[in-house]
Amino acid sequence: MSNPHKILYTLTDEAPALATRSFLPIVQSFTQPAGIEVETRDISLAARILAVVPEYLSEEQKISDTLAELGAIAKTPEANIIKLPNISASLPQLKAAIKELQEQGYAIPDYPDQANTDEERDIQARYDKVKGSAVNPVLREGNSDRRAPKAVKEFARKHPHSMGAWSADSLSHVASMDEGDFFGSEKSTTLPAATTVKIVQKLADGSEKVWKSGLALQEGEVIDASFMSAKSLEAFIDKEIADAKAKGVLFSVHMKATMMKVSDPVIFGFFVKAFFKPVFEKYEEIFAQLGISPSSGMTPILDKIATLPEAERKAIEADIEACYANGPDLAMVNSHRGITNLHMPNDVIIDASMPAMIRTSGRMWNKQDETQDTKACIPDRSYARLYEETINFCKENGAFDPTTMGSVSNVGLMAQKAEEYGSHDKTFILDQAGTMMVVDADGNTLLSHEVEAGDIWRMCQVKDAPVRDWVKLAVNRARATGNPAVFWLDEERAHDRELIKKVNTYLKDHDTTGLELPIMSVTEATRYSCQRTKDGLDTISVTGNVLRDYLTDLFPILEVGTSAKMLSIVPLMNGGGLFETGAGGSAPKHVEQFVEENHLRWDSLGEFLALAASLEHLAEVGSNPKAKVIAEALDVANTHYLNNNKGPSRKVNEIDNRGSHFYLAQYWARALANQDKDAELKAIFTPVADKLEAQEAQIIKELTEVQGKAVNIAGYFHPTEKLVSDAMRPSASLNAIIG
Ligand SMILES: NC(=O)C1=CN([C@@H]2O[C@H](COP(=O)(O)OP(=O)(O)OC[C@H]3O[C@@H](n4cnc5c(N)ncnc54)[C@H](OP(=O)(O)O)[C@@H]3O)[C@@H](O)[C@H]2O)C=CC1
Ligand SMILES: O=C(O)CCC(=O)C(=O)O
Ligand SMILES: [Mg+2]
Repeated sequence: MSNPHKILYTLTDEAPALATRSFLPIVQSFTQPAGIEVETRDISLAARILAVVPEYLSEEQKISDTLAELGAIAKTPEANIIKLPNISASLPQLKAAIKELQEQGYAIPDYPDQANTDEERDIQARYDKVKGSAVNPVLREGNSDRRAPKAVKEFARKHPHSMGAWSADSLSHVASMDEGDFFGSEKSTTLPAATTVKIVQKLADGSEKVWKSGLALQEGEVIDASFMSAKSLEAFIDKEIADAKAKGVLFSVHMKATMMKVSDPVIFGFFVKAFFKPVFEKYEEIFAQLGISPSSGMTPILDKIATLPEAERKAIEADIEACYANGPDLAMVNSHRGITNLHMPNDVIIDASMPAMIRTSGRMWNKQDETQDTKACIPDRSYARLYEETINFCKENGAFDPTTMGSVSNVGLMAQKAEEYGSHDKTFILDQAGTMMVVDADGNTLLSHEVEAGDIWRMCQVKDAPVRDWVKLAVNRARATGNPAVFWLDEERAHDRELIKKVNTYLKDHDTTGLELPIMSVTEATRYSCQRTKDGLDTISVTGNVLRDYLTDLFPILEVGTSAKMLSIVPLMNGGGLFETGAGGSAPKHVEQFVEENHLRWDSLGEFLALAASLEHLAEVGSNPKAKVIAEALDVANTHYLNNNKGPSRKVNEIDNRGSHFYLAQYWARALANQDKDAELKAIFTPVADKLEAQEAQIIKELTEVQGKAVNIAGYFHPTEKLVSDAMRPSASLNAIIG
């Protein structure tokens, strides 16, 4: 791709993908007069699955690996990519998507639970590449700048979302381990020169097991290794289960099993196994025969049990019921359907689940469909303290007030698979005790740990160039806003100590006079940011990759009700731009509602903001003045959209996502008609604006009268294009104007 007037627009999954079918035709028609090409790239879970098993497909079914192509483009200066949220599939989701494709006539293989042959191992490895967070790390060739735009903040002040009250006697709390976690075992070093390392384990018999070799590292790269002790984790979970029962609070666990696709499903599995311990002990043999693993949660376990003869099935189910009766009450994901916190690892994703809990007075839902104080287990101390301290702050100060609170924006170290989020290929579930070592090309041991069977060991990396770029971005944001930019780095953590050295060095490359750039631990930084936010002041958080993820849901959800309204820019390190749409996910609940009642409550504001930023970037890089005018008009339209409160309603028979796109188009056209910088655009868009205004009542009628009944799109992961497109564009009047 060398056309600087091209935008690559990703097609993803679930609610955002539905919304795209309605919004993209508007985008294409509004940008075309500026010579901008908007091309789509399908990176949906279904497309990514099909791309890895081409030999099972007919010629017509074959598709290319668009994600790899986009990843390569992200490294070029011309890159201008709009990235919508996509499914980061847990194993049960991956299997469900494979099943759906098979039912649609794609003769692809099942995911092999137990890979015994070379062929099965090959298929498993290919599918595993699609599993978990497989898209974002490929495209994120830059660090991230996420913030709530001023208009969004003002909207929230005028139309505050609900906030549950907090009281000092709330029993809700975060529980994490005292020892034996990643935090406790972390070791880190900065490489003085480039080298190639291997990861080996010295075993009791003196032999060496090679876990990975040939890993090339750069000069200045920070590497760290740590492990989670299986014994310590088990002891921790048992203690917390008993404590939740004694205190009468709901028991919950919050992990990132999607993003941390190797470690976190296993940790989640420890919880499932501990809660249902008698069942796993009693039926060990049957479960082994059924290929049951606790890591995918109770839903797939129950599905497998359902295949047993009735008497056997009933006996197991009764024992499961006994575990529920004897244990503490579990936090529910869906109390109507009996779905608990332990059913699916992708149902409780920490970055979204903890803010939702904090916003709901620190409570989660119990089986009576009421909210109740909750114990939130977050085993590793590294990041649990963010939530612990926020909860402490709310207990002391009451809930935040969206009408007066300030804002916490984020500059996140993310480029080139930074830190934990790039560790999957270096995370190992150890089958034997021994000494895990990272050994360089000269045979020097850089990092080592004594481990036991069952422990989870991992190595993380962060390269020097991304760290430099991150420090620069932080200084730029501090300068642009005048706000303090806090580096969330903890002297107590080995990795952070290495980063602190780098930060202190690279800050000297910049003029920092008059800027406030403190370095604080997670607890201190949380307290400092909460206090300033409460006082109505704005603060920049400058964080590593995990805290970037967590903070850009936490504060947006408290401040503006959702992270969907965030501006989320990734200035790519080679000069291109990646524009993410909001900071949150793909809202599976919204698809359920859409299919049941043809109402899509997804708010595309994040996409509108991303598009404006993308057009501005394009205007600058491609010296395209028309694009600049179109971008400025979109900014105006976005402000009108917020001021006039035209976001989708949550309720059927009211304006939904499609109606919100109509209003955006109307305001965008009017802004182009009103401007005087470009006469040609004015001439083109004046009649468009006139028609969109004149036909408003008719269009809204056409968009709402289809609602209230089920809609068939023939697939969840891979719906039929024509059906989705028709369902998302039901207004003939609007289509005629846009067309
Ligand atoms: N960038 C990416 O690609 C990301 C992808 N994901 C993926 O998304 C999926 C779901 O993740 P989950 O953690 O459950 O979080 P989601 O953000 O998808 O859902 C949480 C809730 O947030 C609200 N919400 C989110 N976005 C919008 C929006 N645009 N408009 C209105 N409401 C919105 C909805 O709540 P309500 O309707 O109650 O208001 C929604 O149910 C997973 O597969 C995950 O891997 C997650 C994060 C980022
Ligand atoms: O890639 C993912 O799975 C989630 C990404 C995410 O949550 C984020 O970037 O905030
Ligand atoms: Mg996130």
